[in-house]
Amino acid sequence: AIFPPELRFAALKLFTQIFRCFSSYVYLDITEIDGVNTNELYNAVQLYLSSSVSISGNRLSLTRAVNSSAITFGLANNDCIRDSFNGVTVQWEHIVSQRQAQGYLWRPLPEEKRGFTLRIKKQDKPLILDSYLDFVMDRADEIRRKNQERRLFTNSRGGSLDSRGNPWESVPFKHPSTFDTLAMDPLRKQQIMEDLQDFAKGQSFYQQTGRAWKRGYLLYGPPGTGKSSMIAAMANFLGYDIYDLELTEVHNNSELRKLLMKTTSKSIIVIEDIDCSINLTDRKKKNPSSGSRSYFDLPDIRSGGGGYSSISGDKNGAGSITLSGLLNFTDGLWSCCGSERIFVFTTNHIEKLDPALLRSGRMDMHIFMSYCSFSALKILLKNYLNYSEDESNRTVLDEIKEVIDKAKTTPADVSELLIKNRRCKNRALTELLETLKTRAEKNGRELSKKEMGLEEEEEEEEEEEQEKRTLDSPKEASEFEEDRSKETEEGDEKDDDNTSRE
Ligand SMILES: Nc1ncnc2c1ncn2[C@@H]1O[C@H](COP(=O)(O)OP(=O)(O)OP(=O)(O)O)[C@@H](O)[C@H]1O
Ligand SMILES: [Mg+2]
Repeated sequence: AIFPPELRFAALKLFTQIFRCFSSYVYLDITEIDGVNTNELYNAVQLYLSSSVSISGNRLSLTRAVNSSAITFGLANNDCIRDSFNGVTVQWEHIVSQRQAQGYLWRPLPEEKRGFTLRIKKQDKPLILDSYLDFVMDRADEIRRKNQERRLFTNSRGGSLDSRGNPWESVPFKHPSTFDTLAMDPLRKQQIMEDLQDFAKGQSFYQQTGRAWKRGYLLYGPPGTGKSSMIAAMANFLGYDIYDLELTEVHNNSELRKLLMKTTSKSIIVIEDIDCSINLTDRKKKNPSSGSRSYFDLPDIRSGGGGYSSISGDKNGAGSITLSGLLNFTDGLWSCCGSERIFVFTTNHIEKLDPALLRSGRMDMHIFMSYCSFSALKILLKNYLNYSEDESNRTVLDEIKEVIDKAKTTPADVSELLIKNRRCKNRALTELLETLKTRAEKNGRELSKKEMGLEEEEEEEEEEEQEKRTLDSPKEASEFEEDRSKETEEGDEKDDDNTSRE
């Protein structure tokens, strides 16, 4: 006999209900669409099952989302899978059925009705309801972040909004830097990683202490010591998005606040070269002949009044970001609209920063990125040359160890040299030693000159530049050119910047 599908469906339903009444199990249904709302739990369960359960079902469906970097497994229709949690075994079943004819709805529902049924023993019900489902949600969140490509946001459009009113535009974030590739003191690195981990896990701690769930890092040190690489490593380590805030594109404090409000949680908000950014914005208002160039010399910036409004009636409205606006951004009430955020500022000149920015509690951790040390060099050698310590050229290595601190060479310079010679380990090492020796000697000479009060700096500098051009690879040389042209564009202000960098 042929039953109409509705009848068959109803009979099946009745049957399962009777069956369930007599069993010692409890069944929890999680349907995909509940009323008209999408059920978040359904998606979470799907994701969760996709990764963590030992794949024991005999039929699985595979998916790979657009932009995702991983394939995920899923339960095929009407299939079961087992999972265990704290010693309790549960069973998930994915149920797909045709939806019965629907009346008019303002939003049409999909034809298939999908849902998960969780079968648990009656005595396990409290455990499951209390913690297992939360656990599933958390895991799903984690997986979602891992699979999804992370993004790098920037506000480079000078304050204009896109079609959806978002001031940030984004590209996929693909920087390969990780804490493994980062050359720095291993102990310090460990500290930073632990700090980040504690932060990411610290929701309840922050709640309990009444602090906003955010953390600030200040990275400082000479150019080419890995500050930007560190930020990328942080993002890769935690799986956070990055918001690269271009302060020079922000016109005033309220715009800054709007930008902040449009950032999501689990993100790193970066302001690079903080000493320069504010500087540039305020440039137009300054008397070019005045020797002082630091932004906090402007009286209006430090006025406690909150520093609202454009200070000067600048025609294009530029130049009205103030220090207090920035501090409100990181610290004020607005900074906690959203949670789990990390602020990172970088600078080449920590001594130029306003003490207000440095006081404790504002930037939780000051990280000095220094010149390449011996322990950092070992990391670079391992990564670039696949070098292991027990190889033959101990003596060269020992000599390098002697001079490396005096040579004051950045990891960027060292890695350029290693790349150039990566076909031949021995040549790389000897050349590295030569370079380090010359630099160490030069630094030594300069030091003694300074001590004797001799000042022949100009000549010295020219020599240095010459040397740099010949030493460095073509790529760096061209970057250097670029720098020069930028400087001329930006006027005389950056000039002494440059000399102090040398
Ligand atoms: N500590 C490091 N470990 C590994 N690589 C490094 C390190 N420092 C620099 N490098 C290499 O040098 C390049 C430049 O480094 P990076 O951009 O991170 O320097 P920075 O400190 O941000 O410089 P700036 O102050 O000019 O912005 C990177 O591409 C990286 O390959
Ligand atoms: Mg940088």
